[in-house]
Amino acid sequence: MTVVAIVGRPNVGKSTLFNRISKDNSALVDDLPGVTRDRNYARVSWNDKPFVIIDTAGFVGQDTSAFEELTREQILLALDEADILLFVADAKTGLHPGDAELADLLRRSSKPVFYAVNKIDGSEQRRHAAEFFELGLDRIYPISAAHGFGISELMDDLCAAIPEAPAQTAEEEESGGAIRVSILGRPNVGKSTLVNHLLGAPRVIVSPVPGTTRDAVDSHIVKAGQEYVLIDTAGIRRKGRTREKLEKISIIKALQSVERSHVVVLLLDAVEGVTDQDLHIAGYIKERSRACIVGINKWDAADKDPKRTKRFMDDLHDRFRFLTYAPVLTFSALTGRNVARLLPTVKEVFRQYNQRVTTGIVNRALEETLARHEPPQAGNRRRLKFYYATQTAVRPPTFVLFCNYPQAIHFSYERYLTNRFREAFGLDKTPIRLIFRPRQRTGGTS
Ligand SMILES: Nc1nc2c(ncn2[C@@H]2O[C@H](COP(=O)(O)OP(=O)(O)OP(=O)(O)O)[C@@H](O)[C@H]2O)c(=O)[nH]1
Ligand SMILES: Nc1nc2c(ncn2[C@@H]2O[C@H](COP(=O)(O)OP(=O)(O)OP(=O)(O)O)[C@@H](O)[C@H]2O)c(=O)[nH]1
Repeated sequence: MTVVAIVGRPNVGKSTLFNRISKDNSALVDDLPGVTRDRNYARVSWNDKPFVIIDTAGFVGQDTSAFEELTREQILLALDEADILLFVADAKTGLHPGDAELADLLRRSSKPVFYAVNKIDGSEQRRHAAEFFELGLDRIYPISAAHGFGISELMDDLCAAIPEAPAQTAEEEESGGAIRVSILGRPNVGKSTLVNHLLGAPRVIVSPVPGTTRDAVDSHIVKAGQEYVLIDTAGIRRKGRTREKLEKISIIKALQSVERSHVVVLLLDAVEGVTDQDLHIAGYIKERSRACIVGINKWDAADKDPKRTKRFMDDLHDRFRFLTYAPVLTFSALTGRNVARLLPTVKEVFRQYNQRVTTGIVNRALEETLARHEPPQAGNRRRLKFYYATQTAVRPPTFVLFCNYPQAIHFSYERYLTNRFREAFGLDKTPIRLIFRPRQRTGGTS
C-alpha cells in the first residue's frame, strides 16, 4: 500500500488538506461504524488508486515551542517511511526560512515530492505564491485546502505517481495456502522474542534496547501441516532514536503490515497495559476487516493478584470493545509458556475468516433473526422489510442483505443482525461485514 505523507511547518493547513482528501473520498473508510474518526491517517482512493494518507502533524504533537526540532524529525520520519511526500506551505505568511529548510531536505530524497502552496483564496495570496518559486522548484501547486481550489490538479498528478495494480493479488497467489500473519506492537513489547520462539531459533536479534531489529523480512514456518508467513518479522522499529519517537514512527509500518496480513497478532505488554497507539492500530485492523488476536505478552512478569488481573482484563475488554471478535491470549514469549496456543488460534481464526455459508442457511438464519426481534419502523413510518440475503465474499465473510430501505437501518439493529449471524454461523472469531442493498427488481415485468 502506497503511503502519502503530508509534511510542512505548523499551521500551514496540513490537517485541513488531510481532511479534504480523506473526506472527499470517504467511500472506502466510511462503511464501518464505530471506528474512531479522530486520527491522522486514512485509507482513501483517488482516481481508483488506493493509498494511505498521513498527516504527520499528528506524530509530533502540538508543542510549537520546539517546532523546528519537531518538524525536522517529522520530515525525516516521513522520508524514511512514506512513499510519496506532499509538502505544504502557507501563502498567507509567505515564504518562511523553515520552508526552505524543509524543501532542502526533501530535494535530497529519491522519493516523489509534490509541493503545494496553501491558502490561495484571493489575489493577494496568489502574489505570495509566486515567492515560492525562489525555492527552485519545477512545479508548485497553488491550492486552497479550505475551499477546494487546486486540489484535483494536485491529486491527479500525485496519483499518477502511485504504481498501478496493487501487489496484493500477486502476493496472495504467491503465498498459496499460507496464512499471512503479522505481529504488531510497540517497541519492547516482545515481538522479536515471540518470533524467535515461533521460528525455533534466534534469527532475529533480541535486545532490551528498543529498536535493535532492522530490515523488513518475512519468515516462513510450517506447523502441524499449515504454512504461515510471518510478515515483516524484523518488526517496526528504527535504530538510534528515543523510545518516544519510535512509538510515533511505528504506526506507518504497522499500517503497511496490516494491509499485507490475513491475521494480525496485536501484542500488548501485561505490565504496561494498553496504550493509545495500540488502540490506533486496533482501529485500523477493524477498519480493514482483518482477523485479529490480542496477545498479552510478559504474563510471567504480570502481577498475579486476582483482583488486578480482573481489572486488567476488564479494562482491556472495555477499550477493545469495537474488536470483540479478537480472541485474547496470555503467554510469555520469554519462557515459552502458553505460546503454543498462538498458531492453532491463528489457524482457527483464519478458518472462520474464510468460511462460506450457503444461501439456504443464510436465509433461514435471517428469517429466525427477524422473527425474534422485528426490525424497527423506518423513518418514513413504513415498515422495514428484508427480502433475502446471501454471502458474497470471504476474508472477511461478507453478506449482502436486500431490503426496502437500506438507509433507514439503525446502527443498533445492524449490530443485532451482525451478532445473530455470528452466532448462527459460528463466526465468533472473525470480522464479518453486512451490506444493505435496496431490493433489485429482476426481469422487467410487473
Ligand atoms: N484562508 C485559508 N485558511 C486555511 C486554509 N487551509 C487551512 N487554513 C487555516 O489554517 C489554519 C491551520 O490549519 P491546520 O490544517 O490546522 O494546519 P496544520 O498544518 O495541520 O497545523 P499543525 O497541526 O499546527 O501543524 C486553520 O485556521 C485553518 O482553518 C485555506 O485554504 N485558506
Ligand atoms: N518478562 C518477560 N520479558 C520479556 C518477554 N518477552 C520479551 N521480554 C523482554 O522484553 C525485552 C524486549 O523484547 P524484544 O523481543 O526485543 O521486543 P520487541 O518488541 O521486538 O522490541 P523492539 O525491538 O524495541 O521493537 C527483552 O528484554 C525481552 O527479553 C516475556 O514474555 N516476559
